[in-house]
Amino acid sequence: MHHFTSIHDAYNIPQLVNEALLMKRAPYSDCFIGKNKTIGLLFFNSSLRTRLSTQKAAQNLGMNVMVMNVGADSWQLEMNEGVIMNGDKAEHVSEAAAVIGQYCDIVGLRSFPSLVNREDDYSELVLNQFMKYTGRPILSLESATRHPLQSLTDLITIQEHKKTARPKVVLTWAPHVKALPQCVPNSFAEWMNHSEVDFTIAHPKGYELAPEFSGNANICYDPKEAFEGADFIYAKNWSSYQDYGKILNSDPAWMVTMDKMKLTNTAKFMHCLPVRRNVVVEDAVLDSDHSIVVQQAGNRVWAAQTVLKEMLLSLA
Ligand SMILES: CCC[C@H](NC(C)=O)C(=O)O
Ligand SMILES: NC(=O)OP(=O)(O)O
Repeated sequence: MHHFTSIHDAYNIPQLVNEALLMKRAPYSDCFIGKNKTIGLLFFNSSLRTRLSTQKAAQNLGMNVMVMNVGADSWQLEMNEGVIMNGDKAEHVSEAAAVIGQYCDIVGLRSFPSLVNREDDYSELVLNQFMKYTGRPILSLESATRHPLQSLTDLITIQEHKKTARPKVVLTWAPHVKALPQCVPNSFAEWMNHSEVDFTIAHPKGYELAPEFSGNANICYDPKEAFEGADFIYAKNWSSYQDYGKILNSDPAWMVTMDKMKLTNTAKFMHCLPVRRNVVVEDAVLDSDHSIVVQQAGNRVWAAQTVLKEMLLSLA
């Protein structure tokens, strides 16, 4: 495995999930594989789970770890080619990324979408510029359209908690006070569509994901109907793809409540975090036995450690 930026870099998903569960039981069994190797974790945006779990995973493998908040700790970077740099950007990505590639064996990158220019975002401009100029394997820490480490984590967690061979999994849109990326739902849908689950995406009209991500998932436009008989409820807000980056709906009927959870098959509640309590989901659900969001976040370490081990093994 060279890069890890999407499901397409995962050669065998069930094997990856099983390796992660084995890694969870023996976290230090590969503690020398990363010796004298350095990973640089670059954050254009905030992070708690990705920042801490990826550092822990790399350290469990014996790697050296460097972390930088790009633009805050470093210079503002120009991503576009052929630009006269007489504005507020002090450095071009071509030099910055090439220099980072001199210091690191693997580069982790978090760069959220602009939610303004859909073409730039969905062409993964920033991710591709770093791939081009670092000359190193890139580990996505959430890009403009996907969050693959989160989705591998989510699949590991479903595998751990499922009670049937083919559980009913529901990705349900929920309201939010800000316009959020489509990355997590895009990626979750992509991984669910490649897994042994009965998958439904529930959202208001106008929030359809790009077809290449929603695939052949069942689509439901009702805020309650999809909860019937569900085994896993995965809540997430996202802004409109069609009316790009816009908030079209803030109806509290889409918030996850205990009344809705009672319609399920004693479903487990999942969310990638951070979550806005009593906006996305009511306290009663998060504070109940339905919720596995903390265990889910704990699995971020094993997902990252499994992927990093594969990337280290692929280094020339
Ligand atoms: C892991 C989630 C990161 C981000 N969340 C926020 C609040 O920006 C998102 O919705 O993509
Ligand atoms: N789920 C997730 O990626 O969390 P952070 O944004 O805190 O890293």
